[in-house]
Amino acid sequence: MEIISAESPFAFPPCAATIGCFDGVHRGHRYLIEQVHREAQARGLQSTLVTFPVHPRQVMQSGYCPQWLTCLPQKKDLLQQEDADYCILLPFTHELSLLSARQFMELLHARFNVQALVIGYDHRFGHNRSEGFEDYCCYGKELSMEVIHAQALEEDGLSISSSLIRNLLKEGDVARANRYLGYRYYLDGQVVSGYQVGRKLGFPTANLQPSCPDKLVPKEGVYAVYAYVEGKRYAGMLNIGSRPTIGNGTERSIEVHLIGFEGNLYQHALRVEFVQYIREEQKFEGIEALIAQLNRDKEEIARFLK
Ligand SMILES: Cc1cc2nc3c(=O)[nH]c(=O)nc-3n(C[C@H](O)[C@H](O)[C@H](O)COP(=O)(O)O)c2cc1C
Ligand SMILES: Nc1ncnc2c1ncn2[C@@H]1O[C@H](COP(=O)(O)OP(=O)(O)O)[C@@H](O)[C@H]1O
Repeated sequence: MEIISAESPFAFPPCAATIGCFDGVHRGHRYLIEQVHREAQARGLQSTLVTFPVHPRQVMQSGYCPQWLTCLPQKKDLLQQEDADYCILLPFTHELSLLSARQFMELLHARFNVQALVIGYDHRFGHNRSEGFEDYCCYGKELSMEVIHAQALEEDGLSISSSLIRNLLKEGDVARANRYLGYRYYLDGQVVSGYQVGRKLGFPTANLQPSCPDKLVPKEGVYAVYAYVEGKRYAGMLNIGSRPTIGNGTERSIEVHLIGFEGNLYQHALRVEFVQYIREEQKFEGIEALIAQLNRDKEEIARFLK
């Protein structure tokens, strides 16, 4: 797949396209992308995804505090693995937000050579998102653009969606979120120094500073994770919380003990992939009780990790 900025002078070949934010690039998105690719091939067209580098809500609502499943570099990485020919990055501007659905379809037709538009099962676009699929079909006829309704991917009686996955992560249910994502939810970042208490507990922890501040951090608590350092994978025990037993304030930290690792990780790039929620963070009577619990956690966590 080729990722192209909408401002590029590239002459787009005739295509079948879909529009979306694709936050998380979950299995529902991938199912939609497959449909676009199939419809494109059936018509001798290229397949194209039109997405916004900055989420429309961030442009429309000032002060909006996002909690994304993917930031742009991660979204690009995930989209790149899909079977589509082009991904167009279209900056969502105030002017764009004022276009009616018809005007937006005209723009897709004129600028990106969209001959067939595949509409996600619940997708709405255009000023105030006030129109629906029937309206898009009417405008399509006027513009000689075929409009195709895509099927939703359902599981457990629910349509897989970014907001469903966000809610699961906020509840700590990373295992179910992973099932809907089709990969393990992850955080990327750098290892920064902490209070240097971990090593005294026998569990040194790498404190992760996420590289994408707008990315959703799952519910506070203890998790079984995989941690990646310089391409090598380690089983990890991770805590998100304020470490009440040590009493170093209320600031939230994300810290992981890499089982079987010895050495220095400061300033290293680190990825953690969430596998299973284990328990809530607790305030223990003292350090000995915390260490005893960490040893029990290690045993339990090992059951979830190969
Ligand atoms: C798997 C895991 C579980 C933890 N659970 C708790 C907990 O329940 N309560 C708590 O106060 N601290 C908990 N901690 C945090 C330790 O107190 C923490 O590792 C210690 O404060 C070291 O911090 P430092 O890296 O800044 O030195 C946990 C840490 C890990 C790695
Ligand atoms: N198995 C390990 N897991 C995580 N970090 C480790 C491990 N072994 C050594 N380290 C190193 O020790 C540091 C953590 O020690 P710790 O006493 O918790 O200090 P800090 O409070 O600065 O995180 C990590 O940042 C890393 O450089």
